[in-house]
Amino acid sequence: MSDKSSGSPLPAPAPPRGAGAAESAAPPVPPRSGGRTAAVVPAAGRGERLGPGAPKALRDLGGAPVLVHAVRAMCQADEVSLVVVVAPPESPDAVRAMLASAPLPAAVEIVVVPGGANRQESVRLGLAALPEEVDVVLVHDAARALVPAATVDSVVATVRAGAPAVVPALPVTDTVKRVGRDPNRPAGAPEPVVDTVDRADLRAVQTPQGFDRSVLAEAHGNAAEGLGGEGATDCAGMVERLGRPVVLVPGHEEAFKITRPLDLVLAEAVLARRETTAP
Ligand SMILES: Nc1ccn([C@@H]2O[C@H](COP(=O)(O)OP(=O)(O)OP(=O)(O)O)[C@@H](O)[C@H]2O)c(=O)n1
Ligand SMILES: C[C@](O)(CO)[C@H](O)COP(=O)(O)O
Repeated sequence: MSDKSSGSPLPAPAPPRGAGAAESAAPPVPPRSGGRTAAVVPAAGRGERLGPGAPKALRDLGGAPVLVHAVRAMCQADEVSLVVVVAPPESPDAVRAMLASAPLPAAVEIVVVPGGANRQESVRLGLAALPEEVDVVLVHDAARALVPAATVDSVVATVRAGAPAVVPALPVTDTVKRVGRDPNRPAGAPEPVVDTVDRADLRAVQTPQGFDRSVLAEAHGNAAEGLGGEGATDCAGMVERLGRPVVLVPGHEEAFKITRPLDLVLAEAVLARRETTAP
């Protein structure tokens, strides 16, 4: 596979949020070492926005299910030795059988557990399946099936260097407007613009998001008990609610989320490009 070299160059690293004089005076964070790195892959979504059919993770992408591509991307990362796949609740056995017959590296352990009603619950169920020796956890959407291994490696390296929560991200390229939420606006009526957000301050975040295991467990524990982070759309958002720092590393354009039908077309094109550029 050519994943580690495919795609366009990475943009300049995004600075850690909140970095400044006060933070630079803080004591250096000790690196983590010695434990095992695992990836939790939430794959239990229906894929409603993709349209009718099988659950999104089980749809075909270039001759293999979307999920197989995502698991392969995790397996190709240097440090990942365990992948916990969170399958659609009705089909863990079918997913287990599918992955057992897929051409994936035998050196990486793969465990399948049934998922929950939303992404957050599915991730929590995946975390519950991790063995004790895991100290660094990646959470990676099955729907971001084509993330290059180099992006995964850079997230892991930044967690191992001491960051409690690491997120790959890209600058926002569209101009972004904020709209008002007027409950009396008739359905279909044009939306009034409130203001234009300064996109220089915005980043579009991807996965895998990488975490010190204890920090992620605390964040999910809090959310499960209704103590904060319940509505967060990513795990890093839950860690932010704990008041712990979250830092960004460069994401990759091929780590886009397969969400709508056009995204599948793009994913097929990315695979085709990889085949033509593979050494
Ligand atoms: N109950 C859920 C819902 C989502 N996911 C996973 O979370 C990731 C990101 O979700 P998204 O791309 O929004 O997927 P869906 O929820 O399947 O999409 P849709 O909203 O279109 O149904 C996906 O890998 C999806 O399988 C999950 O594991 N469990
Ligand atoms: C986690 C995520 O991939 C970050 O961009 C994204 O939030 C998950 O998708 P969803 O549509 O918000 O469930």
